[in-house]
Amino acid sequence: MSEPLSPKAFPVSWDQFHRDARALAWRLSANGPFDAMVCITRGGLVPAAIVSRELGIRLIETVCIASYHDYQTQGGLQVIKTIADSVRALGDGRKVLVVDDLVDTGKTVQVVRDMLPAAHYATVYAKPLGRPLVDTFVTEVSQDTWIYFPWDLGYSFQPPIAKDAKG
Ligand SMILES: O=P(O)(O)OC[C@H]1O[C@H](OP(=O)(O)OP(=O)(O)O)[C@H](O)[C@@H]1O
Ligand code: HPA
Ligand SMILES: [Mg+2]
Repeated sequence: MSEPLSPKAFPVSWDQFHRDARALAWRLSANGPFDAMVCITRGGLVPAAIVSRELGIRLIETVCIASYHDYQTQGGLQVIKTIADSVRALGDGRKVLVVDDLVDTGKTVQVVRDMLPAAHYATVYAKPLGRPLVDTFVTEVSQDTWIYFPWDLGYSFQPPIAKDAKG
């Protein structure tokens, strides 16, 4: 992996992600019930599995969006698959829960908000720029932090924080 561009790293383990996604479900339990969930792939797939299990949501749709084509660099936002008519038929999105792993600049969530303006938007993590675009989240990190998700990580040697310390 190349040198990180963001000065701060926020690595998340599977255990921590499961706990944080459950915490999101607890918060959302006060806002439901929801008739359907829309998951923003790919990052939203994992929290969608956990939240839908906790809240008993069985109708799950995807909206497939890619915007970070290069590591830590946002490119043109591509909507690869839009929301199915069966979910759009539920109206403007009232009683629909939209889930993603995180909101950063907010551009991804904004595209989905334009499709379903009245839905409830939830992410596990949020950065300050994108935070106003989501209704519920669990943990906020600073804008210059990069979140490393467990599905993107492997075990490797970590150099000590102090530059002159020996590993
Ligand atoms: O708030 P934004 O600045 O728009 O960024 C947030 C989006 O970026 C990531 O998706 P990415 O485009 O990397 O695709 P992926 O979910 O397939 O990893 C992440 O999963 C969010 O969907
Ligand atoms: O901090 C981040 N981590 C992982 N994916 C992302 N996509 C936008 N921001 C991030
Ligand atoms: Mg994504």
